[in-house]
Amino acid sequence: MPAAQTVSVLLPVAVAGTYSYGVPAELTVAPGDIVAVPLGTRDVIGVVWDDPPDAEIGHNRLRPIVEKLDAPPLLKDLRAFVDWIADYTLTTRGMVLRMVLRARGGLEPEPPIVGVRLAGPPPERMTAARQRVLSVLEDGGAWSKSGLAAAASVSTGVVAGLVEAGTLAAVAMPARPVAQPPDTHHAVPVLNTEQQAAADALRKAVADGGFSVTLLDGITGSGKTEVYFEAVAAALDAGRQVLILIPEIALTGAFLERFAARFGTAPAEWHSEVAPRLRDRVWRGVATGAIRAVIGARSALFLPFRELGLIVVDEEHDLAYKQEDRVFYNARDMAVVRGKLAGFPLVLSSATPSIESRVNADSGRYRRIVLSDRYAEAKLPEIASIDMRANPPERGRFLSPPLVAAVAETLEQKQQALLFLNRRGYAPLTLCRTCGHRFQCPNCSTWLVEHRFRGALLCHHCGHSEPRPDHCPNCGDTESLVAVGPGVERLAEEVAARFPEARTIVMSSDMAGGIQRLRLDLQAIAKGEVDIVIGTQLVAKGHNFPLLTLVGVVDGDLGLAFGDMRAAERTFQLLSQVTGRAGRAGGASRALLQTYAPEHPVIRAIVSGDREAFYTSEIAARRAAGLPPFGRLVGIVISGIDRGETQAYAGAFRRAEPRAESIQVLGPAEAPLAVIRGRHRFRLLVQAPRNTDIQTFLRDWLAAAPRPRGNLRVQIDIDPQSFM
Ligand SMILES: Nc1ncnc2c1ncn2[C@@H]1O[C@H](COP(=O)(O)OP(=O)(O)OP(=O)(O)O)[C@@H](O)[C@H]1O
Ligand SMILES: [Zn+2]
Repeated sequence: MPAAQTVSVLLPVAVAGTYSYGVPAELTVAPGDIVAVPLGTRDVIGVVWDDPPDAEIGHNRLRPIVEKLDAPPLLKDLRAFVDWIADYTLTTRGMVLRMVLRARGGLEPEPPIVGVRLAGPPPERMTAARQRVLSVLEDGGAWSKSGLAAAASVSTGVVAGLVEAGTLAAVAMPARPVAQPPDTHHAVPVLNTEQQAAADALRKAVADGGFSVTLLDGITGSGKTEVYFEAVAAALDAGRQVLILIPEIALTGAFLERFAARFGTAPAEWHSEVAPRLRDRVWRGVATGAIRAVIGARSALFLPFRELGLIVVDEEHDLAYKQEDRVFYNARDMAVVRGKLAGFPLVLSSATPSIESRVNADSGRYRRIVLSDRYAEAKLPEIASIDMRANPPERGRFLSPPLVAAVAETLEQKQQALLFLNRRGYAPLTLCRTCGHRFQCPNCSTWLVEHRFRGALLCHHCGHSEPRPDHCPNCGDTESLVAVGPGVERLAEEVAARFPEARTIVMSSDMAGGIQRLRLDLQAIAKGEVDIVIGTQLVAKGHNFPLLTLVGVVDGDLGLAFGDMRAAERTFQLLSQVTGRAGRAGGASRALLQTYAPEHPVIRAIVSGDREAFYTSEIAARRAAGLPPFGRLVGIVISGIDRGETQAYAGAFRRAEPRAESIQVLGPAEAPLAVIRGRHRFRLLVQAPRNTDIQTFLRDWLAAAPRPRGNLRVQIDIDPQSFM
């Protein structure tokens, strides 16, 4: 008997290595093929990988591949991407592969849809319902049973009855494509001079081919979307697929419409709210090449594109690109890696680029294209701060007199106002006036946030929920509980009291109704069916609200309170984005920032509009401190159920640190969020020069450290965004 072929297979389980399997004589497999293999007592789906198979295993002990799935193979650049990310983030390759294989149903060809069409004489017994079905079918076409029933306003039983009577026959129908191919000539925009130059440069990057990164740095409302659509068109015309990443799925609705306006059809969508069956179809369509353009959240980066030729990362600075769950990665950075491995260009678009991208542009690693004007007649809003020390709101209220006056004026002029407060719920803290008791999460070291619409106290970290109490559980006093501080719901109460006639809407990610409701609400705002929008960061970014002429930032200092290395950058970005929602359709507009620290450099940069000054000073500060991107940071969180045990392990872990002169390790220290979901947390921070091979250092460390036993966990976060 000829020696059977042996291959290595990567499985979507938390294991770094591959497994070796025998290939049955009747099968031929190559790297990238998706296969079912036995693992223990069950069969699992895996992918034939590039590693050499294990030569040690004798053929008699080798278990054979069960089956090769009828799915397009994962291409070499995607396999290399999986390996790269696992290596960089110190996660197992299996866990990264799991993100690729997330659409189980997409691995199998779609079952054909069974429809019906006219095939025989009319039934002997004719009814009005049957007659309606027959008249729908008069054109001779095939219909799905449910579609036909709906069109004829009958139950599906009526359709089934006609099949039984021989009047209708079942036929296989081709599945409707998930997305039509975009038409790049559908509605070519007329660009202004600056936009045209930018679009030409992007088109050239696509035409030149190969890896490149262009930072499209344009102020809010400058038309970045219109401009990068030209890069999209160029890539599509070159026969390549395109991926556009967006940070916030609340933005998809408006985005799909804009894409459709430019290309005649909406792109395929990929994010957590897409129904599982549709996800399967998108996955497969991307793999076969039937789908040419995808808009998606960060996980779309792991789709098995067949001929990807461009990734656009919209709002590239956004924190939402960082995944902090299982595999810790930043989708913007990993998009660049994917482009590099496969050799295609990227566009990073933002009105407030991340310090990292800006430094890369300044150093020449990235190209930078600047759009310095708003499109057409639109001008940036006038921005001013309101010193809250001089203009305090009334007791128990949060809007200062100047902001209230500005809202009133805006309403009088029949224009729209946005009040921005980045806090969900009613109040961030509830306490008892009698005994001082504060409501804390039983699982986390956080205060419970009151959500009055829902009548509950919620933990924003673990989801713990309890009904809003009517008395203090500590001293038993009734009528003694007070809400401390504002959330958007409380602000809505104040607005309703002050402007009872105004049509007001609260927008935050936790409102009932999910993405559909959000899309409708956003449309209503754009159409002017709302006078005052009260919202969290959900409404701060990316949206086009033509009637909006006033933005009030209720707490301009909120982001600065965190005090971590990115607080200034993040606050600058968020405040620039939210003030940038005003005045997008021309006419005078303004933004008012309530602050207790009007002299703070970030607030000053926003008010003066001097973004260059902000970047210059922030970059200088990072450079001086050796912080990213001039140095490297790694966060390590050690967690466990028992505090003492966790702390002891964290100490032992630290003592195993390998010697490395240039690398500095801080901690372990109790994390600012000391307990989450019942797990005690200790943090270490690794700081190293930029050119350090930090992965090797960490791997050596992990190998030398005692193994975390029981419920202890070591979580490594390369390039951390959060220091909580
Ligand atoms: N060349 C153009 N022709 C017609 N409309 C344009 C053009 N350029 C921009 N616009 C319009 O101007 C508005 C702002 O453009 P866009 O949303 O692309 O800006 P942006 O730079 O992405 O802003 P932000 O960073 O705030 O999201 C949109 O309504 C867009 O349709
Ligand atoms: Zn909690």
